Amino acid sequence: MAAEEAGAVRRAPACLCVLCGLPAAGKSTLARKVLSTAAQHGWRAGVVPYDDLIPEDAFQTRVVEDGVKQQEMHTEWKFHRQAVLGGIEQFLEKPQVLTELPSSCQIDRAAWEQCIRALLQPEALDRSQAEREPLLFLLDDNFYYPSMRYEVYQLARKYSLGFCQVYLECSLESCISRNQSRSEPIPTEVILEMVKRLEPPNPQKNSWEKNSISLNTTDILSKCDIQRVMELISSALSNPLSPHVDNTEQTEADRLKCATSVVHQADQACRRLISEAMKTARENQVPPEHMRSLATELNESKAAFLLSLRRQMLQGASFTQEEDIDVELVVTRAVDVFDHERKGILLRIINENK
Ligand SMILES: Nc1ncnc2c1ncn2[C@@H]1O[C@H](COP(=O)(O)OP(=O)(O)OP(=O)(O)O)[C@@H](O)[C@H]1O
Repeated sequence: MAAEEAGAVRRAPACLCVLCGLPAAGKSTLARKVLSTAAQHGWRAGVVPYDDLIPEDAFQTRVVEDGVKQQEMHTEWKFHRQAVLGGIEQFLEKPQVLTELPSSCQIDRAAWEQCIRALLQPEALDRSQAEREPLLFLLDDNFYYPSMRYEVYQLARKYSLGFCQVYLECSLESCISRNQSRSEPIPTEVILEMVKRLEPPNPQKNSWEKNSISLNTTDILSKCDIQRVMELISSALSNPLSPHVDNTEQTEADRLKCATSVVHQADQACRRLISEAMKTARENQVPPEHMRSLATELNESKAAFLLSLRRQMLQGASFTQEEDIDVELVVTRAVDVFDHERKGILLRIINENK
């Protein structure tokens, strides 16, 4: 009571639980099972379904000649992810104005209201009792990069919430075949592309990912699987994060920030090189169908190069601050490798058309 008088109103314990895995790995299926078990515990629980909340075109990845469209979509997607977290933040701050998302935000309102309605427990007879029950958000998305998950972790830390992650490990063949039996399957290439990018939770490398478990979802989920998830969430609810940042975590965050910056700058440089290559090919009268395959090859080569650069940056770096390394020099050296490959592809296509 004294604490409440001092303004520090005690909140009910809350937890952000990230469900991460390939498309059709079974995240929504698991979320539904966890929801019904959470309801039996009397918890307020809701699924945050990114696929329903974010407009479909933000998910599309198309290979186009200069790659610019792809970049725009990637940025837009990031913006939407942040808007979803902004909605959760708003709910934590002021649950009573939950439906008033910022007017600039394109999050699907109906899907958002549905997700939040579950958390309000309108059917509860005793409102004040219901508000003291634990609050659980199940975040249902692919979360293939640690940086995507880290955004959620930061939100949990800011509000001293529990944080945990469930990685749904499912064989690629099962994901593809389950996806194909859905009424609206996504293109198989999207799944194959995601396999290349996926970096599952790695508590050895990222200490902030320590509250993570893997579930094998190639097989049917068992009661024991659900129990493991419930234990993970219970433990996260009882051990909320502290807003304080320790040194190890700061180092990891710096490394992630630096890797993101290097990869971003390398991406820009590669785009310029690809545009130049396309111009040279046009000047050499390469026919349109070969121009298209040139664009595809160059974009694929760029994607593989950036992926490997990102991995190298995250693994090898021994620096602690972005300023400790010469980002420009790292980018220039790295892009030389791509440039070499680009020239090879360009020359081959020009020679084939002579
Ligand atoms: N453990 C499982 N064993 C067998 N089939 C499963 C399992 N989990 C899910 N499925 C089936 O696979 C299909 C995809 O499941 P679900 O929608 O839960 O995947 P998802 O990971 O949420 O996909 P997305 O990321 O594309 O939304 C559904 O038809 C579902 O019934």
